[in-house]
Amino acid sequence: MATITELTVKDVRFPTSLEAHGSDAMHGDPDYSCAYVVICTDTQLRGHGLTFTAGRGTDLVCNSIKYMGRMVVGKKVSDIFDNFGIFWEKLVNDTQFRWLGPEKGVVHLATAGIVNALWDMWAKMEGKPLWKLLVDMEPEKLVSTMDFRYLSDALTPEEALAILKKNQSTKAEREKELLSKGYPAYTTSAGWLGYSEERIKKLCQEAMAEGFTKFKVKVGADLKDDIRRCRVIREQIGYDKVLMTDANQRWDVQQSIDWMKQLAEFKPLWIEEPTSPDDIMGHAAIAKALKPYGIGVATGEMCQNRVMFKQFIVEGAMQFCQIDSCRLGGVNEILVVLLMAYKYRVPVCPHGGGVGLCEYINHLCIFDYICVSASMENRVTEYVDHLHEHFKSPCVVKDGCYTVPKDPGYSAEMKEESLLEYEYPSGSVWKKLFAEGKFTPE
Ligand SMILES: C[C@H](O)[C@@H](O)CC(=O)C(=O)O
Ligand SMILES: [Mg+2]
Repeated sequence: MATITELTVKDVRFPTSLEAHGSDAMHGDPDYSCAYVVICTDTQLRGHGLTFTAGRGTDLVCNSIKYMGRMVVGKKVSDIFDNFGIFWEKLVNDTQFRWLGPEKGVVHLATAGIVNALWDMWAKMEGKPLWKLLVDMEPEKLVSTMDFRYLSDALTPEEALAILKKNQSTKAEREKELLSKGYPAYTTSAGWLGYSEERIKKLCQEAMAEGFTKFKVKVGADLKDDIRRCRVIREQIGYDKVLMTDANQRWDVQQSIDWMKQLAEFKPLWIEEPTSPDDIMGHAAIAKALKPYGIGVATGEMCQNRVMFKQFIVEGAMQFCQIDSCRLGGVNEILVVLLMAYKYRVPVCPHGGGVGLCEYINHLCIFDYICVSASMENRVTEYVDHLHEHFKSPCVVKDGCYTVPKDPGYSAEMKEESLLEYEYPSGSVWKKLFAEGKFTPE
């Protein structure tokens, strides 16, 4: 059986800020980036994974990954996958390194990069796409990959097992359904904050022609401008389509409520991240105040770990649970959040705004539908139309739905030429941008 011989990490950045792709009220100039992890073994088997960042600071995550890599190198692959839950707990609990978190911030982003690469390796080892590896796994084995520490007041392993078992006998039907229809997606690509009116109109038209019926718009910087941009989008898409709004943590609690009352005429389904991602009480208050307007609260892309999700979910502070495949510590932690969300009847609508996130969440929403929720009610997965060309097995959206990935693995393996071009700061694209004076090396 294979032994892990090496873990490498690269700082890979894309200059998306040049065109305001990904811009919002708090992140005006994101350069979609990632710490890209490759785990090698003494056989042909490899695992590829990433964790998303917005540009500056990716080097800090890379360093954290290098440090944590020591806990992986030298291990037998079977020892990890036979006891993945125990291994995960050890990875996040190094007696000294955990002081830098625990289970939050840079170190948890690093955990995600490593853990995502390990799941990719496991799926490749079994010759299956990640979603299928999960779907075919015995419920007991799946539960054994999860860490229930700090959760037993909300979800026990026995309850998790019961949810998974309940869906076993019907999962083949849902798998068949997804293979033919795909999983519903919404697009954020028309609504970035830095886009001109003309661009928004054009992108809305293009997205509708591609079959999208659900759209998200960034808000939060300037109320008058938000009213103008919401109006522009509604004029394009009409009121028979769904609109979501996203403030990326810009407001205080009362400000969120007042602002959203002004945008209520545009009938948004949700306001996403109205305030600090750590403010559970604040989100609950906003949710309560906006309920009469038919506006729910969505959050999760910066929800640090399963313990924070527990509180948001149980306290009614999120009506839409936006798991993030790289903010949580990889698939192990995501699985337990999917189960908690199901138990408390909070629909999961994964976050996709970033490089590689759409590739990842496609697998996760498929698993959620087949094995956990068994329902698509109020569920929709984010899609952003950027940077998919850099992946060997990119996600594909058709008629407004994610199609089901077929290639073995977790879909985040990048093309060699992309790495040569975009590794920061040595890649050929970056050298050119520095020479042209468009960016200054850090
Ligand atoms: C900086 C990112 O683009 C962020 O705006 C993404 C996001 O909030 C979303 O996709 O939702
Ligand atoms: Mg968001």
